[in-house]
Parts: sequence; structure tokens; C-alpha cells
Amino acid sequence: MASLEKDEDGFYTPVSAAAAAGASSPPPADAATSVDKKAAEPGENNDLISSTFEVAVTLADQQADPNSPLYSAKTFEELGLHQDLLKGIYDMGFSKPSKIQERALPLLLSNPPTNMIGQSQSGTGKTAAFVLTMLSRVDFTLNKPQALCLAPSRELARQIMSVVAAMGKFTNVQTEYAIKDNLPRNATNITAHIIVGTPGTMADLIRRKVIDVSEIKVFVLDEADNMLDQDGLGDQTLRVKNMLPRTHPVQIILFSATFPDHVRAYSSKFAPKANKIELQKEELSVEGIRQFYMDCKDAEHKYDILVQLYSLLTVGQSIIFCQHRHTADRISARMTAEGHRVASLHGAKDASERDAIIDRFREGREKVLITTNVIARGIDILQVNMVVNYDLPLMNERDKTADERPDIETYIHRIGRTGRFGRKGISINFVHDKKTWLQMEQIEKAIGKKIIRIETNDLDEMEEKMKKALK
Ligand SMILES: Nc1ncnc2c1ncn2[C@@H]1O[C@H](COP(=O)(O)OP(=O)(O)OP(=O)(O)O)[C@@H](O)[C@H]1O
Repeated sequence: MASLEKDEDGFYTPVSAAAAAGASSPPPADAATSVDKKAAEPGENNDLISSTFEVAVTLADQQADPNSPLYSAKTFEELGLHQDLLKGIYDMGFSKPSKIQERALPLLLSNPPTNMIGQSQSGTGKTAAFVLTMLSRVDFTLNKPQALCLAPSRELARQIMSVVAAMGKFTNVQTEYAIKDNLPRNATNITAHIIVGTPGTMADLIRRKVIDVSEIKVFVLDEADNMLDQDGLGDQTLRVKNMLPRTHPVQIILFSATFPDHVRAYSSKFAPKANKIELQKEELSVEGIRQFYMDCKDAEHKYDILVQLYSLLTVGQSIIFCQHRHTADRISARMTAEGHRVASLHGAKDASERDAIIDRFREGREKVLITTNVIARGIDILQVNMVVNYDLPLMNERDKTADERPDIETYIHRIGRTGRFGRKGISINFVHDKKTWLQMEQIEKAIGKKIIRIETNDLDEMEEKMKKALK
């Protein structure tokens, strides 16, 4: 029987009887680590499914063979999912699992439930992996919350919920949000099976006993490195975790495209004895995204260039990232006054306005969205084929210090709003002085990919290069 023990950081960790009795430690981790080097299979027409990126799989059970077919599923049928879930998957148009789904789902669904730390590039289908796990573990005859999922923004929580609804369409799943301004103030008792939300609101609802956590079996953190970051959402996320039941084990699932070194150790503590799927450092961004930069003369010139790009920005859809909310508002007001159609979205807008703006963008009614890091992560809009870093992402936005180093993780997530699931996409970085040029160079070094220059004074060349990149 597993008991629970609180360590010095406030984590509750299941301790097996053997471990408590001082059993010897397991063999070294690499005993059960495999690097998946599957090359493209001839005849597969989907760029993503036949991709060659490598993942290292490390199993919590050190005796198991990570190369065993048991730990990889080439079809959704092999996973033993309920018919109603299979119907939901096929209804969404999925025909076979993506690489991360192929490797993660057998581990996520096996019994007894084991924690998971899963990494895979942006747009490769992580959401379906954890949503299917939540839906598979819920007992629909019990009207109590059984799975919690946290995300860093209300936009992402709403998107995840739409996946729960689509995959669970043929089940009796009931769902509820834990996001700001969504529930009536006097709500007392949520009986929904799956609750998706942001950490502050989730923690508050649990503390006020509006959410009864006694039957929670699964706890998911999407964008986990961000959710655990001590400079950001880490405290609230830990609060939620420490309110979860201690009477039975809860499966903890962490997913992200990035797990920087400083959160890796913490992640392993947060999700102890987890199966791990990790990317190699040089493969953090997908191949389909072509990265460019434009050397602007000064800050004002950045605005002029953006306006010149407008017709290209509206070929598909595009997202423009700024450092500050006021920059997003200022650019969007100026462009609107000059007759262009753009929308702006950031955290200072109220909840209903934010929902309306992202919904309009999702429906394609707005083609250009000017925003901040608030939607840098997770947002999945397949028609977005261009991302512009009007301002490069910097560490000081994250930790509120004077740290002007580029924020590599945020860069990877921002450009990952395009090039989803094997599609092509373009990202353009604006640099305008020595400092920003050096910051871009640091990004280039960190991601190990060339960022190609586009001349700002040759619109035709620019257009040609971009159209070629999207072909
Ligand atoms: N097996 C599949 N077959 C076809 N399409 C799929 C499959 N799995 C996922 N997709 C689609 O791929 C897109 C990207 O998936 P998802 O949003 O889960 O990516 P992600 O890995 O969570 O990315 P990010 O790191 O940016 O959050 C979605 O539009 C999703 O519907």
C-alpha cells in the first residue's frame, strides 16, 4: 500500500512500502531509456507523422523494455479505447496517432496509472494525448470531478475544453471551466467530471469547496514548464496540487514543447516516478517553420514595415507579438485609423472581450491579431501561416527583472503558433538596433537554426521569398 510523504518543498510523494522499508534504489535510468530514431516511412504522406525527429523514452519501470511494441501504438484501435472515444477521434478527422500520441498514449493509459512528463514540438498533438487520458479514466456514472487540467491562459483553457467536447462527443462527459468570470458568484458545487481552467481560479474554487477533489484521479498541466515556473504560475499550481486527495494516487501528467533545464528537476519532483518522453535540444522547433528577420532602421521603421507587410499578413492569418500591452493597442489603433483591419488581444482586456476577440480570429473573421505573450503558448489555429515578432521575447517579461536576454522558450512557443501539424509557416523577427540584433543572434545560436535576412527595401523580393517558404 502506498503512503504519502511531504518533503521539504511541500510536495506530497507516494512512497511504496518497499521504498519506505529502505529497498535499494532502481538501476540507472538509462537501463530503460530508448531513443526513437524511426525514419520516414515510404508511402506516408503526412509530413508530421513521417517526421524523423527523435524522442528519448525513459520508463518509470526500470525493468521494462521501452522498445517493446507495448509502448508504441500505430493505430488508435490498439490502445483499447472505448468505442465512444474512438468514434469521437474519427469524427475529428484523425486517422492515426501522431508520434507523441503513438509513444505517450500506451504509457498514459496503462494500469496502474503512472505519471508522465512528455515533451514534443508545438503543433504535434499533445492535447489529444492528455484529453484521451482524462476521458478514459472518468467514470461517467459518478457525478463528481475526476480530472483537472490547468493551462496558462483562458484562451488555451477554452481551446482544450473544445477538444474535450469534440473527443467526448459520444460519451456522457460533463465539463466545467475554472476560469475568471465564468461561474456565477454563488456557485456552490461543481459536479462535472472534467474541469479545465487557470491555476488561480482553480485553486480558489477548490479552497472554497466549490470543487470537491475527493475523487480526482488525473491532474494535467499543459504548458507544464510555464505552469511550474516559480516566477509565474508555479505557486498557484502547487497550491492546487497540495489540495488534491492523499487517500489515493493521482496520475500527474505534464506536457510541453519546452522543458528548460531549470524546471526539469522540479518537474520530476512534481510528477515523481514519471515515464518521460524528451526531445533532443536541437529539435525543439518543427521543420515546417521558416524563420526570417528584417533589419529595421529604428523603432518607427518597424511600424512602417508592418504596414507594408499587411497584404502578406492577410493571405492566411497572422499573429503579431509585442512586448507590452500598450504597444499592441497603439499599433492596432494606428493601423485601424489607416484603414487596415486588425484586432488586439491582451490580458488587460476583460474576460468577455477576450473571448469575443479570439473567437472572431478563430473563425477567420479577423485575419491579423496583435497581441502579447498571453497567447504565445498552445493556441491552435491552423490557418495561421505567419508570426511576426514585432518585439523579440525577453526574459524580463517573464521574471520582471532587468534581464534583457532573449526568452528562448517563449520564442519557440510564439513561432509554434504557425506550422501546425505538418503545415508550412513563416516567422519574421524585427530587429532595429545593435542590441536587438545581438538578441536575435543569441536566439539563432540557442535553437541551432539559421534565421534568414529579408531586405526591408525590396517588397517584391520579400513577397517572393515568403511565398516560396509557404509552398
Ligand atoms: N492524430 C492526429 N491526426 C490528425 N490531426 C491531429 C492529430 N493529433 C492532433 N491533430 C491536430 O494537430 C493540431 C495540433 O495539435 P495540438 O494543439 O494538440 O498540438 P500541441 O502539441 O499541443 O502544440 P503546442 O505545443 O503548440 O501546444 C490540432 O489542430 C489537432 O487537431
